Amino acid sequence: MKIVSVEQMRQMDQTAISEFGIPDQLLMENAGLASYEKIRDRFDLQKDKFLIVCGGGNNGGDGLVVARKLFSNEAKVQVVLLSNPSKFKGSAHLNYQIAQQMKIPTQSIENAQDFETLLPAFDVIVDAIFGTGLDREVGGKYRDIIQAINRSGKPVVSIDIPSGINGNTGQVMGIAVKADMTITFGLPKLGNLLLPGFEYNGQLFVTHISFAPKIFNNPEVQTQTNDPVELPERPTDAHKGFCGKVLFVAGAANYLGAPYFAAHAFLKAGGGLSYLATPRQIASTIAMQGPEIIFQPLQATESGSIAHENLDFLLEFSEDMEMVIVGPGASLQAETQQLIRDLLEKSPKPVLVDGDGLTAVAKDPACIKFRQAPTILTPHPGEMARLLNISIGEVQKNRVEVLRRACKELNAIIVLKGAHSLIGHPDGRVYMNLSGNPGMATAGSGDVLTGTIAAMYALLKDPLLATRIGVFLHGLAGDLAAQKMGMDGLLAGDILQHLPEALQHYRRHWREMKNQNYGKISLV
Ligand SMILES: NC(=O)C1=CN([C@@H]2O[C@H](COP(=O)(O)OP(=O)(O)OC[C@H]3O[C@@H](n4cnc5c(N)ncnc54)[C@H](OP(=O)(O)O)[C@@H]3O)[C@@H](O)[C@H]2O)[C@@H](O)CC1
Ligand SMILES: Nc1ncnc2c1ncn2[C@@H]1O[C@H](COP(=O)(O)OP(=O)(O)O)[C@@H](O)[C@H]1O
Ligand SMILES: [K+]
Repeated sequence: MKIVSVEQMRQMDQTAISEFGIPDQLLMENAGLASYEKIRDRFDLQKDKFLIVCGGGNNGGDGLVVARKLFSNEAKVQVVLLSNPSKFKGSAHLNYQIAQQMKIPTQSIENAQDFETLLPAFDVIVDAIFGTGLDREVGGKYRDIIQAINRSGKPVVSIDIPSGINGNTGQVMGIAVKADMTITFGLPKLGNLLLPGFEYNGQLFVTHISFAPKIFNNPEVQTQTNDPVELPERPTDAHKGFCGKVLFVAGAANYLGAPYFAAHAFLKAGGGLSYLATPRQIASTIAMQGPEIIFQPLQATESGSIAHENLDFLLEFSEDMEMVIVGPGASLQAETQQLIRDLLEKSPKPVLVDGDGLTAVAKDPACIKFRQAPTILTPHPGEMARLLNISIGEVQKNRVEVLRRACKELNAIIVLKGAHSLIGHPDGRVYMNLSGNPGMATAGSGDVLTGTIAAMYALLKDPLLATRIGVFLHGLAGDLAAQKMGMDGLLAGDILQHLPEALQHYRRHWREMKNQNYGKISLV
């Protein structure tokens, strides 16, 4: 499913109006009707009392439609207006006039105390304060009222987006309504799906408000959910060479976990031959954990990291490989960092760079910018900040645009990791992954991801698709593991062990997971 910015949503609205002649009023009516239907399905219209909290824009207008539908079905409703009704324009104004003529109980609220006095008499709150028009921090009485809503403990239905969440970034603009259910219109906004905004929705529903598919499938919208696709079968006569040969250049004296997790995850995700080039001194120790891995012992520096003199050997050895994965646990030793840069610059093979490899790239990004073969980078927000020389706060505040910029500047497919990981391509496409859980924030989890992406590359031979499906499967393995053992104390090894089950589950259920947006967005 496509995911839109606030500006793109407005553009779509305009297209619906100008190209298809759907009047503005009809869009608002559709929005209100879909919201009403979800409310009717969830609550008891005979018993529950509904408080509709309206701001002065079109989000408030949608709230007035919901109020009218409830009122006309003889539910007990009260509208509260947080801004002067003279502010309503267009369809919102029309719906205000109708509400007045129908004598729907309506009250203007001047301060938060009056609001708090009203609250106890109601069972359900409908939040139509701000939608996509929120353009500044929430303060004054709005802040106090949102706080009162959140403290009330009553079920809250948010219209379009929880009030206080920025529609483009998912950031909380000072304070935001914590909803139990959100009905969003047209398509999900970035702010509905990016964290922390996503958490504020409660259950998220989308209604296309009668947009033509041409509008909501618009190819110019380049951000979308990371939907699973069908994987090719393993042929009956498959041999291990067929399932891919990749080389991991990873590990140092003190970093034995990262190379193991990465190289082993490749095998657990269905890869054929996993070669691990690692300092001689640690190879046998890692081999005890993962005897299926094939070792290429390397010369080491004094501190036990990979020495620069291995460069020619690595280039030669990788000639026969489908992909070279560089960096997990390779250390920040200066000589090793230079080896990584030289290897990346000179290797004509597809490469995946993670961990300490990303630090090497950050120091001199020219080593990847002009590569002809595909480059995949898998930074967490800290590593992304280092790659672009900005702060982590700047990365997290605007993950989608930061990722787009990085992909273009670095000429790479990039996974910006973290909850709802993003996968970006230099052509501007961005995919948002919906699998995974916070239990996966654990050491080594990212190394398991690199091996999984490499395995998908061996299977799919398409770097973007492999990265997307690798990220999805890694999250799915984490979810399957968490279903069994909970999220606390989930280890990278548990994610690794669940990769085969994740693949089996994926092959059986990819279509449902796609159609149901991994259970995170329901279409109404
Ligand atoms: N397909 C669609 O897109 C459709 C969209 N529709 C609906 O339209 C909504 C967008 O409507 P919108 O543009 O009128 O803006 P909206 O969210 O009501 O907010 C503007 C109001 O908030 C105020 N305000 C803002 N920030 C503030 C702050 N911090 N503190 C205080 N006040 C603040 C601002 O005040 P002002 O800046 O004028 O002082 C103004 O009064 C969208 O979310 C969806 O629900 C549907 O009807 C059908 C089709
Ligand atoms: N809250 C979360 N929800 C979903 N996935 C997460 C969350 N936190 C971390 N992850 C995933 O776990 C992995 C952690 O990788 P990384 O930060 O590189 O850890 P490490 O370096 O310890 O291996 C990434 O794939 C990331 O997307
Ligand atoms: K809202």
